[in-house]
Amino acid sequence: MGFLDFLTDKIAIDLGTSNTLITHKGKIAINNPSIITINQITGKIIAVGREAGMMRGKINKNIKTIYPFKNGVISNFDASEKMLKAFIKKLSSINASVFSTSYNMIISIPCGSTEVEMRAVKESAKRLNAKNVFLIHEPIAAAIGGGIDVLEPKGNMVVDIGGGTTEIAVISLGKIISGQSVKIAGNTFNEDIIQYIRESRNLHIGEHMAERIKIQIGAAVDYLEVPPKNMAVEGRDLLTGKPKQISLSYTEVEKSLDKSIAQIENSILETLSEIPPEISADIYNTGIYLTGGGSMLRGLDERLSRATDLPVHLGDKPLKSVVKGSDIVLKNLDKYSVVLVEKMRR
Ligand SMILES: Nc1ncnc2c1ncn2[C@@H]1O[C@H](COP(=O)(O)OP(=O)(O)OP(=O)(O)O)[C@@H](O)[C@H]1O
Repeated sequence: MGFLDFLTDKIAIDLGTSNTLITHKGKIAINNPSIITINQITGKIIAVGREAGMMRGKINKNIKTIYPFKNGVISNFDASEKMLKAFIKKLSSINASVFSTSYNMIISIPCGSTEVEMRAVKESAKRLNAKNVFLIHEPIAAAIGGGIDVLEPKGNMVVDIGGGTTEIAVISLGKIISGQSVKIAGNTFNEDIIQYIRESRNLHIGEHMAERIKIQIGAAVDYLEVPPKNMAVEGRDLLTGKPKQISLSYTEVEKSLDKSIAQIENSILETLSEIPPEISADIYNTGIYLTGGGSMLRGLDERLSRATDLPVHLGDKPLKSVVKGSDIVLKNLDKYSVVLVEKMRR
């Protein structure tokens, strides 16, 4: 980096399956759901982010709601680019300097990203006029954002439960030495809830309702000291076709999520079984750092701690740790160059 680097604008982007966060000048300037609605006939963008999210499940057949990312990676290239462009435009309307100067960009990606997927992310960024584009693996960014010193010669384990993927990584000396990207995360939990309610309560509920249930009364354990009250859940009665309301308890939600959480547990145990003994010794002492929006499920830390016999530390702002860490790396590139996946110059 040149000595005039401090003059260059810096943008960190967390392109998540559920949420897109963008920092500018060290602050989170964009924090929106990763959704875009498009008119299918004209191809015109109708809404992006929060506004598009509010239209979920309530639109007509000419308007399509698109989630550009699936399991952490771009599944609809065109929509993802349109969405990102709209967010950057929003950012430049807040701060005009973004487009008037060249800027450096860092984007976090899941560990399991293939070359093709990484290229797709870079191509999109390239068209947004960035001078340098850097990529970073999400769990490393999350660890840095959570205040963990990833550069020291000591093993640290991070479990980042997002919307589309759960990233499990053991990090030492700035690199992931072992890990997995599992396609079971917050969205799977919503699907589990929908399926359970359909099968055991004969009620068809929408995605939005499932998300509300998870946040309001979701649990990973069947006993909570401070249990949430039963929730009134509305949907369509599968037998009569009429709108109907039921009362749902947190223990039912726990039951519906059990299988998916067990799969996350197994992946963590598998990763732990593959690491060198010296690193195991470190993790015995440091425990697991749990982050990502999915980590906010009640009792999940307790359940994972029980399964692994390790202390589990819940991150402070789990939805923001990845973008916060990416921002720190972009501001201190000399110090953190080892953690970057790849560097691209235009
Ligand atoms: N209080 C809560 N309890 C349980 N889950 C929650 C809570 N708040 C948010 N979530 C879930 O967190 C997920 C989003 O987390 P996050 O923003 O970290 O993921 P993402 O970065 O968009 O996804 P990915 O990393 O998979 O690309 C969603 O599935 C959302 O439902």
